[in-house]
Amino acid sequence: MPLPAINPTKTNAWKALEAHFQELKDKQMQDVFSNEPTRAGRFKIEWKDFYVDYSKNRITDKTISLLLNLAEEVGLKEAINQQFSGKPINQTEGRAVLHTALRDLNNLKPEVASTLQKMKGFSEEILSGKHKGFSGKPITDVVNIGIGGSHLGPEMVTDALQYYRNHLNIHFIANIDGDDVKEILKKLNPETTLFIVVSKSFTTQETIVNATVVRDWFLKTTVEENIQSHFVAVSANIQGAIDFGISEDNIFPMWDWVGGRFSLWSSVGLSICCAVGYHNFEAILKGASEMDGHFKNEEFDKNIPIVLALLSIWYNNFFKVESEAVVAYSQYLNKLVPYLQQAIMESNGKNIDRNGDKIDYQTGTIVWGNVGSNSQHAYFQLLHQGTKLIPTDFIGFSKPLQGNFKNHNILMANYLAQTEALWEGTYNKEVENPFKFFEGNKPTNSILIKKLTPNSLGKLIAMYEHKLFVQGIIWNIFSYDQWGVELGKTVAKGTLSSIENKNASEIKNSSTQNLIKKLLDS
Ligand SMILES: O=P(O)(O)OC[C@H]1O[C@H](O)[C@H](O)[C@@H](O)[C@@H]1O
Repeated sequence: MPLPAINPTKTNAWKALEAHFQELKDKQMQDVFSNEPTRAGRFKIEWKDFYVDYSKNRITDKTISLLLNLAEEVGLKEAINQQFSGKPINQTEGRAVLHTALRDLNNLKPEVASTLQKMKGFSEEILSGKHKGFSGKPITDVVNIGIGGSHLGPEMVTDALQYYRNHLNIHFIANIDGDDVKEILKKLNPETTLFIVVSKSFTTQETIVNATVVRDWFLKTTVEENIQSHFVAVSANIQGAIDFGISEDNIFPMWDWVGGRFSLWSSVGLSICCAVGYHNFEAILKGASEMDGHFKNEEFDKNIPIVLALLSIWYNNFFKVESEAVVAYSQYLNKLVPYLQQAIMESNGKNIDRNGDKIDYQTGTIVWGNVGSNSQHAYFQLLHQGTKLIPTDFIGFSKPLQGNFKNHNILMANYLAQTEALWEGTYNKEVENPFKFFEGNKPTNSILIKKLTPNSLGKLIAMYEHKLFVQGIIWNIFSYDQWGVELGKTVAKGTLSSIENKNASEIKNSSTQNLIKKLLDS
């Protein structure tokens, strides 16, 4: 059975939301906290080590109940069931979407279980020093060569879990920018470096070229046979990896039912296993799996990813906001936003609905942000006094990892103060001049987590995965394909040929042609 394909704007709930929006759109809502003593208690979800306060939003009980009606009317429950049961809901590619099966630890598919065992065994040998480089020395550095989903997840997680890291140095080669490749190679000793070539398709130009450059660099010091102790691959295209010269034993499989941007839970997480040890990798999986259970089984109104998705729909489609910010008050999470940008924008940046028709409402939020408190000293001016409405997720942790409460108290004081300042503004206060006026009424969600652990990180990532899925279902789009990245790749074949042949006239477009001339001239 295909996914339900209902135009959300034709539902009764949507029409009711439009009317309801007229009541709220110009309303200053600061008074709600004094008028509704139970508000903060009503608009919050407490689940395990997560506390999500969404009371500082431009909503009433009616808003939430209409949004919940919308979720019902578009068939969200059915869609969730279809996803978890492995139906081919990635219809445009004819694939199931089962990244959740990679972390269903009590019920693993045999191929997933055996791959996890292989990752465990391999990472333990690297960490213990049993696996030696060609000159007999243990591995000191691990380099993940991959891009997009084969890069962003592992890099974000290894950074986020810096506190749990071991002695290995982890590096990432993603960009085709040769200067970057060179800078990374400068830091490495071929005798003690392990390269993990990560590509689901094993055809991605950047990854294959970079892996070839790295292999050539490696072979300047040693002979071909030694590739086997220094190069492993992660791919769904086993033959492609073998053709590259990696032996079958050194290939960690993944499957077509794992989308690239949802693949850190698969053998794409091998660099994570090396960085923090397999036991911590399993803890990430377990945390994500707990979030899966919450998402699948909890009532919609107490379901964190669903409520966050509905709030986002409210702002996107009724207030017509264009972007959302995510600000984590933890330096460890400094790579979270780039990771979320791929997950969310590659999934939901679509303008054709599930019936194949052009869409005439907004989809696909633009996600941006950085860590707090740094962000306060950069772009928060625009959040407070700019002309745009930017709903923001504030992520914070109750406990610091290194025991520095003096700093942590200040960090969290800022985390709390900002959502309050954004909401309250200078409402009902005397302001001496117009430049010091703050309109307030700015929506935020506060996601307060006990502590940054592998488990809570797994939950947090899975929370955003499910949120984007819910939004895709409501928007009636296919979230799990990414045809939009293909055109640029095709056009680049032409521009590369023109550059290599030093012949700008191969290109039709005169702007591009002139640019190529200029490039070739200099
Ligand atoms: O893992 P790979 O097959 O090399 O793909 C790497 C990336 O490239 C593609 O262009 C897609 O846009 C991404 O979703 C994917 O993660």
